[in-house]
Amino acid sequence: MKILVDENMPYARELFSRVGEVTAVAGRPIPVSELADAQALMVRSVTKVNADLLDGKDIKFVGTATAGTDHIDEAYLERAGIAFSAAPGCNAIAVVEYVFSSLLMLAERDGFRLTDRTVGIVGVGNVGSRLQARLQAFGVRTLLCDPPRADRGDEEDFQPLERLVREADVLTFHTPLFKEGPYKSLHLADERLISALKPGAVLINACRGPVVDNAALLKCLKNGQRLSVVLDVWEPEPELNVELLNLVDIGTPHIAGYTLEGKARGTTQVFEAFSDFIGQRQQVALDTLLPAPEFGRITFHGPLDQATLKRLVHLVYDVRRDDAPLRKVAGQPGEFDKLRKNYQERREWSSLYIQCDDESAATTLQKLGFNAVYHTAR
Ligand SMILES: NC(=O)C1=CN([C@@H]2O[C@H](COP(=O)(O)OP(=O)(O)OC[C@H]3O[C@@H](n4cnc5c(N)ncnc54)[C@H](O)[C@@H]3O)[C@@H](O)[C@H]2O)C=CC1
Ligand SMILES: O=C(O)C(=O)[C@H](O)COP(=O)(O)O
Repeated sequence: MKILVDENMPYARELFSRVGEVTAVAGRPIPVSELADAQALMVRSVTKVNADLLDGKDIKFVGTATAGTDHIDEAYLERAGIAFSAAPGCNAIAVVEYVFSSLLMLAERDGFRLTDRTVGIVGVGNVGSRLQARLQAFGVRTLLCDPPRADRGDEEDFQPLERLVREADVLTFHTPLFKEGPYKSLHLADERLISALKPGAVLINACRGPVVDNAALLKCLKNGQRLSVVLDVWEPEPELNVELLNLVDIGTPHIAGYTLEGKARGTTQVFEAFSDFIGQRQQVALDTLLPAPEFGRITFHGPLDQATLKRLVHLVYDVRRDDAPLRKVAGQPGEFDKLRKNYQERREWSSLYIQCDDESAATTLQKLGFNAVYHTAR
């Protein structure tokens, strides 16, 4: 069986070759000639999977190593009898750590305490709920908005978006991209919403570019609105608006989810689903795949505060390492995708073992996702 895999899926060759013959291909655009004799296709978010791509082909299974599925025409796959699996939640921790890295950087630069701020989270799924838990662990107030979950009767204190816009100092978007329907999220942040944000607010988009109307955002920023902006995703990609990039505080090439753990989870989740589909069920333990982190063990003395948390977080991942390279190459054809393809290894906070001599610091760091222990040198 021939299995086509996107060349940007770490561990894909290793895993899928256990059950078939693997060919790794570029995802944007996918070489259509390779599809002719393939039975399975594993993609990333850059490949549009629809009737144009698959009609008349022999593909029986499509997997995407991503949380978002807006690049997949799922209705078509169902009509065509093609099995499908995504990787929900695979990179949620990575996105949360991206948001924390950004907030801690802005807080230090602008001299505010996160615990004096309210963070509004729009979309409280795999990313949003983990973000809320970690913010809460650090004592930051959150407001949550998730109409689909509210309508399902989920027990959380969900608020209307208008209340978040009125009260939040930080508004961060973590919804899927829905172009239509009752929960349409296309341009959810439109000119009206953006211009109603509190003066000096922080706007973060790490879900899909078109959830924030980029033209409206540019207009508001050019009009001098006092707003800090963090954009990992753009409208459109990969041809982002360089004028907008020049006005945002942090701009990155759609890499919020790009920890090694997040990408590896994406691959293993679709591999497990595929092996199930072909009746050869296999499970993969992530830690058998991942290498040891570059640095893995430190000691931490005394209590935890925002400044020390920022230093710890940025020891593992500082978002500025992804902002500067994008500014250098933005506007040059192909460079956005090159930054994503040649992404420097990034690990999750859990890869750092921290020995603390303060019990409360250890407890908070554990809740934040670090591998922290309390240890007294008696
Ligand atoms: N920048 C990056 O690298 C990454 C981006 N993403 C994007 O972030 C999105 C969210 O990721 P997850 O939390 O893993 O997805 P998820 O599906 O677990 O959660 C999405 C949540 O948004 C809610 N929602 C849907 N429509 C909404 C609306 N109109 N208003 C408010 N809430 C709404 C849903 O009810 C759900 O609880 C993904 O769909 C994907 O597009 C995900 C991972 C990495
Ligand atoms: O999982 C998602 O959804 C994402 O946005 C991914 O992080 C996108 O990464 P690629 O699939 O484009 O490599």
